[in-house]
Amino acid sequence: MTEPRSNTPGTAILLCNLGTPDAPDAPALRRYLGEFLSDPRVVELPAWLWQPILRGVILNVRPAKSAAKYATVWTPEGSPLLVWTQRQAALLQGWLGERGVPVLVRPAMRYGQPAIGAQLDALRAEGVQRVLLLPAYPQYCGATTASTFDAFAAWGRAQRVLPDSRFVAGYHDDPGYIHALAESVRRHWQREGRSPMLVTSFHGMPERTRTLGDPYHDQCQATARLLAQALELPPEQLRVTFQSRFGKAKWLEPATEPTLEALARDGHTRVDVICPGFSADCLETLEEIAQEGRDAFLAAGGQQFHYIPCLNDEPLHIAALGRIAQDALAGWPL
Ligand SMILES: C=CC1=C(C)c2cc3[nH]c(cc4nc(cc5[nH]c(cc1n2)c(C)c5CCC(=O)O)C(CCC(=O)O)=C4C)c(C)c3C=C
Ligand SMILES: [Fe+2]
Ligand SMILES: [Fe+2]
Repeated sequence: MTEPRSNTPGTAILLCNLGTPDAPDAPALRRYLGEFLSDPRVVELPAWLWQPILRGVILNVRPAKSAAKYATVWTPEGSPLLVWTQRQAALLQGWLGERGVPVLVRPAMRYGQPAIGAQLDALRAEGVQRVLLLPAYPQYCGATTASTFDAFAAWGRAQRVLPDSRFVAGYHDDPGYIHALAESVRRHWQREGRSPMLVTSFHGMPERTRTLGDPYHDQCQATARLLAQALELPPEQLRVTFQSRFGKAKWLEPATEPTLEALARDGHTRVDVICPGFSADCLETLEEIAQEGRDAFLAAGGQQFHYIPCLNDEPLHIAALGRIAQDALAGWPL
């Protein structure tokens, strides 16, 4: 790679998340879902079988429906997932800079903009020689974590000279991450009183991927267990559930919404819900949990539904990511 420009750090962190449409409308959703759902890490079906279903059915029906959902969470600055990721990147760069670690931190999205490849091109043009890829997925999953690596490798295929590179494959049991989650629950309880039921809702995955060896399910369970320990929660006050089912295959269970309804029917008047697998609030948390989940719980007879926001720009979250990055950068000239 080219020599770093004077005053420009030679090391960069790419803080990656899933990606989001450019606008809450059907054409933008069609582009985004077309890219996302064509990733063989996400839908593990042969292209000859899946592409006709995707192009012929899903991309005709889903974009308008999803766009209407996105419209309910869109902010004046844009999609929450992108806005939070941009903010996290800026704060992480500041946190590391204050500790004498001069690195550039840039946000990047696996699907849509700012694309991983485009951000790597920009960093290379700035003279960056070393890149740490930090996917903001605490639990390793082939569909998310490995797919982020695929995007890096695809960019790399077009480069003659690759940067020194490292990759964080997850941090589901990182003490700083667990502490940040536990503190966010404690702060919520200080404001609202302690809840007799905490539901930890993680994004779902096809059950088959677990059988095939993906550690995602077990890492979600481990995160929830560590969080419960940190909060001194007895097992009967915690549920681990999986949300956002997609397609006809069997997904990880128990599913979030039916669990919320069952809790209400069983006489639980209050639930608090947290989504520890999402590092930033997004459609899946703000619409599916905080709106649809709430409606389902109240319609089934529940009385109080509390959504505990993602860690977003919480200082303890930035500190946890900062320490994870520092560990991963160890030994590189800074
Ligand atoms: C946090 C981890 C995630 C895993 C694991 C994951 C797997 C996964 N997702 C789909 C299908 C969809 N997911 C959608 C949105 C979405 N998913 C994640 C995270 C994980 N997905 C996030 C952060 C988001 C929100 C993005 C945003 O813009 O806010 C969507 C799009 C929305 C919709 O149309 O419903 C789909 C579709 C599959 C199939 C899958 C694993 C196989
Ligand atoms: Fe998803
Ligand atoms: Fe969803």
